[in-house]
Amino acid sequence: MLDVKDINLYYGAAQALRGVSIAAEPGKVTCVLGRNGVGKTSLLRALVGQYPLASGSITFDGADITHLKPYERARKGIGFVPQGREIFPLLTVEENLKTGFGPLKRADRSIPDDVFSLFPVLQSMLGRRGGDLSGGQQQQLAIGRAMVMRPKLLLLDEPTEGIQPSIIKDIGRAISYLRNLGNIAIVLVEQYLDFACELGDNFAVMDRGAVKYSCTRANLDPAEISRQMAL
Ligand SMILES: Nc1ncnc2c1ncn2[C@@H]1O[C@H](COP(=O)(O)OP(=O)(O)OP(=O)(O)O)[C@@H](O)[C@H]1O
Repeated sequence: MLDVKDINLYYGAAQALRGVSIAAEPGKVTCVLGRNGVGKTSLLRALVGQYPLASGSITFDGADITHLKPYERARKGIGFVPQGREIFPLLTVEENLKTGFGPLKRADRSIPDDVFSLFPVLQSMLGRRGGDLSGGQQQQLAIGRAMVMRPKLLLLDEPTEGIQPSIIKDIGRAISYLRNLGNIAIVLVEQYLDFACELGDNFAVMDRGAVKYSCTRANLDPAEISRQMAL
């Protein structure tokens, strides 16, 4: 469903992605791991179309989307929960959720009930401004907003970063729930290894812009992943 082949991305003269290939399938979580600055965020931003590739290809749902604009990819069902959440601080929680309507047809513009069953706090704070929420609540809002557009592919950039343990549990439950629906492919960028190991079906460790180690859940060895991340 998502097939990324040999992509290269540059910021000016600096190469951020070097021949990266990864795949994602519905009902599965693909984890991308690695230290700060190895290119994980660049990979997700390349997938949503925020940066053009120098070479390589991205196929999604049977179509070549390598040269599509970000809004065209969103319409095809690519949802993104960015690092730092990027919620709108002056809009209410409800208005933030409704920004997820953008790629949807008018008839489909409703907030799905499971957003509130997974994150009840959002229901109780619908009228509050996004900027008044705690970091953990903002993260839940960012995931809820991505769910509103009914993604077929959900990209999450370090959703546990700076979040308290009880909310990390809620976020883990939400990701499991979305995986178990069976029709959403999930790419999870993480540095929190235990969290990734609990949720992941496939794993890729990046270093200096390249995937240098990968494995599946069947041959997962967390100690080896940890060693690869530390090298
Ligand atoms: N807009 C940009 N312009 C120039 N260089 C950039 C830009 N964004 C990222 N970089 C550089 O590209 C490299 C990869 O950064 P990237 O943010 O993709 O890594 P990361 O693995 O996501 O790290 P982090 O965990 O800190 O988010 C880094 O050296 C970074 O400094």
